[in-house]
Amino acid sequence: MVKTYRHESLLGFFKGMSFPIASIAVVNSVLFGVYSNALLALTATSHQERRAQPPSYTHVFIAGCTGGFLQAYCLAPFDLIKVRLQNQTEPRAKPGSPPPRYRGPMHCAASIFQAEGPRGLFRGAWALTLRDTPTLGIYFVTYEWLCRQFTPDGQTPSSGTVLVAGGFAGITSWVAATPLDVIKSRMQMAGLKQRAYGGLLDCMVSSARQEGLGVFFRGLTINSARAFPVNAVTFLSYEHLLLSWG
Ligand SMILES: CN(C)C(=N)NCCC[C@H](N)C(=O)O
Repeated sequence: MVKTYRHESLLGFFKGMSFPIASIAVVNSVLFGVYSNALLALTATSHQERRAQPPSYTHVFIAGCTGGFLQAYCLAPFDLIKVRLQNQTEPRAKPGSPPPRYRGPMHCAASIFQAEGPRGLFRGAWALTLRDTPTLGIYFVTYEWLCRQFTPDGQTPSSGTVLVAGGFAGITSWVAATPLDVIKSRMQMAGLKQRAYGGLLDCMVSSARQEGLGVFFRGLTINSARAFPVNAVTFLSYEHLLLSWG
């Protein structure tokens, strides 16, 4: 934090923010929409009926994995641009200093498209899919399990329970996702700041060889600290929207 502040001022902390904000509504709609509909198809019960007849954890896991798989493809281009912009750590422009490689998210998207075509925008998408498919299954199972522990049978969980269960679901899923998150980000930067890799496995093996197994847990603390409030609010909004519109 101190280094980022010294090097890039407060603005450094907000780098690459516009694209995640623009994309979060779309990505979360796909995730929660696919999850709800997959659960509906698997259990043939509506959200309200599910309080009296809770779905099995296997069904929750399969529905979560399906949502995770599909959201990964919507997220891939936005996530690539975010990672590229966040890794551009040149200090604030001084007169005479070379211009940054990317001038903003649209310029970043256009440069990748020009250099590599549409496929370039999906660089790292395979690692992102591997990260999100199982971890979103874990996410929804943790949420359901915690809600059921603290809610009497047949009742709707309180807002407090939803906040705590959502927060811990976020932390649990990020703990499981961090190793592949590290690899995904390296694949997205491959050939720029990172060396080019022969593939996902090569990236994993050479990262572990050069930096030790600890490399797979880089960013775990900050990911978890972020995950609690973000996912507490996400689940509270989801439950409230389903109650008022469902
Ligand atoms: C890759 N993982 C662990 C997840 N996508 N987990 C679910 C949380 C999603 C939420 N938008 C967030 O960014 O925390």
